Amino acid sequence: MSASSPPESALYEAILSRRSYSRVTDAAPKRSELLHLIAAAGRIADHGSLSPWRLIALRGKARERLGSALAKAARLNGDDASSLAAKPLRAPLLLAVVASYVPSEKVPRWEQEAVTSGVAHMLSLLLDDAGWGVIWRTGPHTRAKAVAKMHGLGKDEELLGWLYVGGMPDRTRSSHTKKVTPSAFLTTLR
Ligand SMILES: Cc1cc2nc3c(=O)[nH]c(=O)nc-3n(C[C@H](O)[C@H](O)[C@H](O)COP(=O)(O)O)c2cc1C
Repeated sequence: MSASSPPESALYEAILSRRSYSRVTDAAPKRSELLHLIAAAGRIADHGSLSPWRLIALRGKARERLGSALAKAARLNGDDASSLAAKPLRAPLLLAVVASYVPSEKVPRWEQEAVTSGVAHMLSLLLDDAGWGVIWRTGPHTRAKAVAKMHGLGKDEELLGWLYVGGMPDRTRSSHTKKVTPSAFLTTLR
């Protein structure tokens, strides 16, 4: 590849074909596979090398406890509460994405949040490339007290949502991927 020819690397193709999967199957990556992928995702550019992030895996009953915390945060009862509480059960594995801010005069919190977000995007891509279905989900209660408490977050920690991870459903991945018109996103200051 030269500067003038179109890039065709495996990385370029993996990024171009990635997509979110709102429905996934019950299969999920094991801890050992997650650690392997996190070792790569954690290589994100990180101002000051603060590593201001961590991930929390929620499987099985932990997803139910998250559902209860969401319903509590929303102050819902009855069927509405049950329906919200069931949302974390849509995937066998949730990875809570946590910005774990490090005191720094040089690197403000927004930069540390950008690093955490970068890790989540990188990990999503790596999981997709490894054949797992992933979607990053948030919602109005992502930063509610009950939800932070359920995850055991510290006072300098904030959730950026969850990567819902499961088996990739059996269908052509190309059917969904959105096209990007690059020229619409690049201007030049003169
Ligand atoms: C920070 C963030 C939060 C998101 N929250 C949600 C969400 O709450 N619900 C949802 O369905 N998708 C959520 N998404 C996924 C986007 O909807 C999805 O990436 C978008 O529709 C584009 O689809 P694609 O990833 O397949 O290209 C989120 C993505 C990001 C990056």
